[in-house]
Order: sequence, then structure tokens, then C-alpha cells
Amino acid sequence: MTQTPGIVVTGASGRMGQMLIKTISDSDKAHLVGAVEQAGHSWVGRDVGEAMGGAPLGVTVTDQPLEVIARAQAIIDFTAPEATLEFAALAAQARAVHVIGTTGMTPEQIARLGPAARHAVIVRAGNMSLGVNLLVQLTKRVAAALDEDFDIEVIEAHHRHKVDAPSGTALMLGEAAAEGRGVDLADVSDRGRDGITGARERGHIGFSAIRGGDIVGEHEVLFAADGERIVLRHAATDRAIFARGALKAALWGQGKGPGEYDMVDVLGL
Ligand SMILES: NC(=O)C1=CN([C@@H]2O[C@H](COP(=O)(O)OP(=O)(O)OC[C@H]3O[C@@H](n4cnc5c(N)ncnc54)[C@H](OP(=O)(O)O)[C@@H]3O)[C@@H](O)[C@H]2O)C=CC1
Ligand SMILES: O=C(O)C1=N[C@H](C(=O)O)C[C@H](O)C1
Repeated sequence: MTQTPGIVVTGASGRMGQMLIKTISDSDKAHLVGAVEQAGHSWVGRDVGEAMGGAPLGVTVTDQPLEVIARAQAIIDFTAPEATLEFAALAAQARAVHVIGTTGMTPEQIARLGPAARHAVIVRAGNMSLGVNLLVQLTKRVAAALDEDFDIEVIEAHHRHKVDAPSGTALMLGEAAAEGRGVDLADVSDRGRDGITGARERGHIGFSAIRGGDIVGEHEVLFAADGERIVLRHAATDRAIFARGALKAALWGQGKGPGEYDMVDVLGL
């Protein structure tokens, strides 16, 4: 029988880490070969299934990522920017597909993924769901069809624990709107308005972030003109959509040439 790809999950105890472990364990297309946490974490040395409060999965949580990545065909990584850069180097060494869901990376940190992508496949997206990646395409089309009489605003809402803003998804949507308009987002981006900001500048793309409760992730792209408004909206109600997308990316990357890819490549949108 052909063996399915073995996958390592980093940030195993995290909200996404646990969802990924469940998704991989339930899948017949891949199997879990490693679960990584930081040194000193209370889960290290325990069976990851038991640590999650369920049945044993036969995988012990480790703080030695290279040991498990060396035996894996893919690593799925929803952690934090500097950790992701370290995992990228290890995945490149092992020639394992590195699926990156981590958001909040600066342009400099993203550029530092370049050397790893010369040796291995990297699939990175601020949102791994089918719905959001479709919304990105729609945003690009709508922005291309409208002129600057329509003000573009990206509004996002997330749970109280989220540490980065605007969300990775909001930035993807902003980039798509800017691309549709044929402008560089860095030149037209309005972030964090407060105080006497002056009137809105024509052609700018604004961002607003709401944080509260257990909101999984909601995104709206507003095109507002005199006399009419268009609203494109996505609401995530279950983190499983991100985990399913990430697993799809890990499988899609098998046998692909080294390089940087995103979910538009994976989903063929
Ligand atoms: N692209 C997408 O579709 C999605 C992206 N995300 C992004 O994924 C990331 C994680 O989100 P979420 O699961 O909610 O966050 P959590 O805080 O619940 O989990 C983060 C995990 O990463 C671990 N971690 C943090 N720093 C390091 C490090 N230096 N080395 C190793 N492990 C580390 C944490 O360990 P510890 O507990 O020890 O701190 C924790 O287990 C965020 O950037 C979020 O925006 C989230 C959902 C969807
Ligand atoms: O931190 C989260 O939770 C999420 N992060 C991603 C983002 O920054 O857009 C994706 C999703 O919205 C959930």
C-alpha cells in the first residue's frame, strides 16, 4: 500500500495547531508524524492526542523540530513570524513542503523566506480558506471595474487573542483592491485613523480592525460612492476551513518544484 505524506504541525497547542492535528488525523490522504511546541511548554513529552484531551495519537510532542521535520514530507506552520523563519530553514534542509499560515510578517521577514524557497516548496497565505481566496479574486475584479469615485475600505473583526492588525486576510484584500486599481498598496494605504485625520483622500484604501470575544474571522470590502455602496463579505465560523485549506496545500505541494506559492495556485483560482 502507498504511504500517505507525513506531516508535522508546529505550534501544536495553539488554536490552529489543534485544529490541524484533528484535520490531519481524520484524513486518509495524510498522516501526522510530528507535533512541535516550544522548549518548556507543558505539552512537550506528552502524546499530542491526550494533551488535546482526546484519545492517544501515537505522536509525542517535541521541542526538537528538525528531528521530526527530517522524517516528514510537509510541515504546516501557524505560529509567529520569527518562529516561521526558523521553521523555513529546517523545512528547506529536509526538502519538505512548508505551508505557512502565520500572519503579521513584515515585508523584510517575507523576503527572508527567499533562500528557503530555493530549496523547497513554500505555500504561504494570510487565509487558507476557499471562500476568502475567492473573495480576493472578486475584490480585484470589482476594484478594476470601478473608478476612484468609489472609496475602498477593508473592515475586519477577530477574537480578542489576535496579536496582529490588520489581519493577513485584510492585507490580501487590500493588495487585491490595489492591484485591480493598478496602484501600489503601500502608496495608498490608510491604517489606524485617529484624531483630526483630515478628510479622506481620494483613491486611498482604508483598513479598520475590530477585536473581541471569540470571533473566528470576518472580512468586508466596502466600495462606497455617492448614492450607492457595494459590500463584499466573508464570515468564518469554524477554523476547520483554514485547516482543510492548509492540508490541501501540503498535498498539492508534493512533487512541485521549489518556490513560493499561494492558495490561488493551490485552488487554481
Ligand atoms: N492563514 C490562515 O488561514 C490563518 C492564519 N492564522 C494565523 O496563524 C497564527 C496562529 O494563530 P492561532 O493558532 O490563533 O494562535 P495561538 O496563539 O493559539 O497559537 C500559536 C502557536 O504557535 C506557538 N509559537 C509561538 N511562538 C513560537 C515560537 N517562537 N516557536 C515555536 N512555537 C511558537 C505557540 O506556542 P506557545 O503556546 O508556547 O506560545 C502556539 O502553540 C497567527 O499568525 C494567525 O493570524 C490563523 C488562522 C487562519
Ligand atoms: O488570527 C486569526 O485567528 C486569523 N488570522 C488570519 C488573518 O490574519 O487574516 C486568518 C483568519 O482570519 C483568522
